[in-house]
Amino acid sequence: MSAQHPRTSVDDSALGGDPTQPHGTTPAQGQDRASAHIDAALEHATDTTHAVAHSDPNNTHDQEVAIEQKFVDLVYRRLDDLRDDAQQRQRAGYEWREATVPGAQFERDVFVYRATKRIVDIDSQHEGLVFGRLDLDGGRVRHIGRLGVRDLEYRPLLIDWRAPAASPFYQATGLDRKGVARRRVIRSFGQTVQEVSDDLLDPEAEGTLPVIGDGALMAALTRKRTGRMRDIVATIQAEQDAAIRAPGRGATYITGGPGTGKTVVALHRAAYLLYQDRSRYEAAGILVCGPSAVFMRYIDRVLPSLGEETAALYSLGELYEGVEATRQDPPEVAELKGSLRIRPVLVALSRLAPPEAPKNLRIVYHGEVFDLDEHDLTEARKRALAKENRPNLAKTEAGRALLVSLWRKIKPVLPEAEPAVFSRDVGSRGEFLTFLDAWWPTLSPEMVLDWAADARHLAAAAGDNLTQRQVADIAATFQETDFSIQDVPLLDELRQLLGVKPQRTQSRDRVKVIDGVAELSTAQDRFYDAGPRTSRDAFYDGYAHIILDEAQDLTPMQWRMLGRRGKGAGWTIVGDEAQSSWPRPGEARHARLQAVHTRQTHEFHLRTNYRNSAEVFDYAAQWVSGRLSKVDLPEAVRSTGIPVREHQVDAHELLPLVASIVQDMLGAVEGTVGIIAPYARHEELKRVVTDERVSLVGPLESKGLEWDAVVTVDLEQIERRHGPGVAYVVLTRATQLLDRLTITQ
Ligand SMILES: Nc1ncnc2c1ncn2[C@@H]1O[C@H](COP(=O)(O)OP(=O)(O)OP(=O)(O)O)[C@@H](O)[C@H]1O
Repeated sequence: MSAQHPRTSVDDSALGGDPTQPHGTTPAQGQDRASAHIDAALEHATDTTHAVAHSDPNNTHDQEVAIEQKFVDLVYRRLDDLRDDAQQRQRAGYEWREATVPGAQFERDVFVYRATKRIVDIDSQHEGLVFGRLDLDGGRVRHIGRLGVRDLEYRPLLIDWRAPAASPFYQATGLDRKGVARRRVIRSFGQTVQEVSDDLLDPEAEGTLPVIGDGALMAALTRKRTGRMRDIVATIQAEQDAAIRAPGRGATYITGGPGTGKTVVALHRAAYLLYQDRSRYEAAGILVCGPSAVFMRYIDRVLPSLGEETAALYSLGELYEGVEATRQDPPEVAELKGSLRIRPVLVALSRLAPPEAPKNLRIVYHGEVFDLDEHDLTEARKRALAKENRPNLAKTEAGRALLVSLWRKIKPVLPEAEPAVFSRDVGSRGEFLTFLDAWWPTLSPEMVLDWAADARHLAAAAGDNLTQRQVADIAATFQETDFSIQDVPLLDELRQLLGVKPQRTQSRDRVKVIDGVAELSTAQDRFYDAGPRTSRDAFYDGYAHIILDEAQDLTPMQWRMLGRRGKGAGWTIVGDEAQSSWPRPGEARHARLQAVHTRQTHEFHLRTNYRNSAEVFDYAAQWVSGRLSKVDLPEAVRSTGIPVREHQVDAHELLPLVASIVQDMLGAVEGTVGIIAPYARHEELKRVVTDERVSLVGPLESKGLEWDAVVTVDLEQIERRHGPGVAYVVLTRATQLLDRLTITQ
């Protein structure tokens, strides 16, 4: 059947034509015509045996669900045909055996790649495919979904949520209806419609259109949390939609207090940009960067659930290939490593002689012995670096500088010696080359930071830039066996300073043999094996767009690291100053402006807190208002009637109390429970984590995350150690229940 209609019908255009289906004008005919859209589509479906029940203003919820179910069934049948079609094309591609020369192989691969992508798109969007419906003035109906789907006649059956025609679904309000009489959210499980929820925007349509349900947004917000962020495609709010659809070029700033949807909006924006200019954003890439590995795991299903697999997701601790840092340095060291003050220290470190470099060069020439001592070698090193300041690119200069130093000693003793002959003779000697290798080895950023674990070596580089105490504190952190999150920008900076060649592996193409036919690249592998987080390596620096979450915490050194990856990129920068853990915003602002090379800016401010109950957020708001000025306090839209509980506890009774609160919480909420405590208490509190719904995190890792119920332990200590911004983060993680434990001794 599908072979008869090979035209593509999973719609990836921005939908230029009129996507609506007219269905009459008079109120009495209105219901028939609402269904006519479905009937018309059914006529074009491969199976037209289902009759469509007519909508009536007096219809019950179940009758309306049945109407939507018919439409949903129709779309899935159409999708099945399209999938069969794509599968046939994929098979045909693989069987194209005459493709033995590279050009034909490439063509075949593109063919297979496209067919495979179509299948992946269809499969990934199967769940809850149709989620919205608009009844427009004049009786036209539009259905909105995760994909665009066209019928056999190439008419739109389902509109992709990112297409301009879907925009009124998100933007229409009672005051500015944009031609929408009723907005309906359709909630499904698998392919089965479970409920509909209506929003009547045109009061005059009340007599003609049934209005069912209690508001999809509230239902979405009260759903249990699972530890993985979900997409919000069915309930995006107007102010969020505006930010999602902002132009991709320039810098888009999205601000707003806790729980206003900044993260989820940023992720939908990535999906929107990919839809809107797929060739540009897929070719050059989109980077999504967040504060921690825990956070990246929390959000990493959102883009695939929206059908987008190609964005690269990295936490700040992973932006150096081969390193996956999760450890935080103590705040005082983190501040030093994050500040631009560390940069001259890194420059000096990159130029110091390696600790194990030989300190003396001895050469016998024409029977005479000539020595270069430590001072001579230091001078030679300086001269070499004056010519080429990246040591790994300066080895030739280094050899030359040594020969010059030797010549200066030889010339007075052997006046008849010829410089050209001397250079040729000595410069090619094995002993000289062996010395050069030991004195001027190829350096890696990792080696340089390892050497800095020796406070004397670090002090030699630090000069007046750091105090003795600061040198000791920093050197101590380099003695750890792994790198910290704060070390990653230092490694990256050293990569530039040393002249380490960037590795530019864009994707992991492998040659695979399928049925005896070698492929140039493997579409199957790209889509099924390579996860979104591995599609581009950590050094890749040609992104077309960078989305940065929790930007208020970025240190100047981290801004420099990101700036290197997005020289020509558009930016989406998401954050809330009040939640900051970085103590010097002025310096970070300057570094941001240097990193984000654009004058074009778009600004969006989100005002509604969708996460916390009003009780939890009011408590947090009151706490922070006494401590920080100019806090951006959003309005929490949901109330539980359950106030925050405060407990005072002796240190030795902490464990049993936390255990009993967690047990209560597990009974009270369906979803997750979080314990947020200072790192020093983790060893003890680990014993409470016996259920997979419970997790224990430090204050910094809690950034961006949420749980249905949260226990905060020793907020006072968190505030002292990390500042009020981080303590405010901790207080705003709970969707329903919050217990605060203060330790009395
Ligand atoms: N329009 C929406 N529909 C349904 N849920 C939403 C909507 N907007 C936000 N949410 C939910 O609200 C919660 C908070 O969203 P998100 O984490 O993106 O906020 P945030 O502004 O980044 O928070 P924070 O700055 O505190 O980390 C999430 O559970 C998110 O799914």
